[in-house]
Amino acid sequence: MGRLVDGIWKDEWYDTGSDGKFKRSESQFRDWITVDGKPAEGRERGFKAEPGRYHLYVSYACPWAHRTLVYRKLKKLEDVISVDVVHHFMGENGWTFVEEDGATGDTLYGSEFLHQIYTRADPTYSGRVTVPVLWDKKEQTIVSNESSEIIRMLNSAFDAWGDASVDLSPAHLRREIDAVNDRVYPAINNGVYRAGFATTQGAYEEAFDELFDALDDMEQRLARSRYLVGDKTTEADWRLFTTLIRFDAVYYSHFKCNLRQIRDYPNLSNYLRDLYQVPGIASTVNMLHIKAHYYASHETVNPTRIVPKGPELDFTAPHDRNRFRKAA
Ligand SMILES: N[C@@H](CCC(=O)N[C@@H](CS)C(=O)NCC(=O)O)C(=O)O
Repeated sequence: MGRLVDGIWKDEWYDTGSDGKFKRSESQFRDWITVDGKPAEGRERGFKAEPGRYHLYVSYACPWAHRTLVYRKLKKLEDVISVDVVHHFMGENGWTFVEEDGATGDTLYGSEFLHQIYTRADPTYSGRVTVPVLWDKKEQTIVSNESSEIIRMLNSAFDAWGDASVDLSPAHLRREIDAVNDRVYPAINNGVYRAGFATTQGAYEEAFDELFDALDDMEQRLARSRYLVGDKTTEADWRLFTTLIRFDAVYYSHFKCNLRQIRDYPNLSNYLRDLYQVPGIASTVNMLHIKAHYYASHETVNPTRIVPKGPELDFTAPHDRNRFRKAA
């Protein structure tokens, strides 16, 4: 675990500061792929959507990278955007391209470490080296390392080649999707990290309380409708999904989010199975990478690096979400 400083790799753990709170850094590559290739508003560099031009570097372990795999699958972009998967262990060199357990290596450049992809884009980059990375093979640079923006690009920019009938953030629902995301991101998606990486009791408890308040809200929301917004899955669902699927196996114990497991919530647990059973989604979930990554990589949280064997989870079991009226 570390970061780049002026293009040089430094091995260091997150600094939580005197308040013990984990603060996620802002992603730095924030360009957009657009249909016409014109830069997005306020940006200088433009990137045109083209089949075969772009590449994703992801980890199966990472909930943010997982969003991009879900979109690539649902939008049928597998032949349009290629993918490499990093190794699940993130140690002193950060993410690596060791080829094991289904990690692909760097098929573009044969790099050893993900930080070499960042310095290939910017030799003087300073900051964290995170997944996902959306890479432009033509300009040999990073378009974006911000998953929330990458998924919005995948939702619409490649519709000439992907499945244009799938729209996961329709304009008429955008405001409500954003409102749900604004609740889910700080309290749940990032909330589990805020609990798990806290270094004071107070910071941990604050994150813990906010997390379970927000899960209670989602549980109630899902008592009224099959999905979080509207009558089809949307971005709001898939952003919650990648945290829920990791919760009982990892966040409950490793990050001490142990008031309840997802399987204790009738609506959330059925909803989670419903989403998991959407065709193609199961292939984006890799529990080996998820468990091995968190328990083995976060030495300050789990110094023995022992990966627990349990729990038994069966996301293929039947769910009751068909009780809501189907979308027309
Ligand atoms: N805001 C980023 C966050 C990505 C992120 O933090 N990824 C984690 C893995 S789950 C990572 O690569 N961390 C490495 C590090 O912080 O050094 C996004 O959503 O794309």
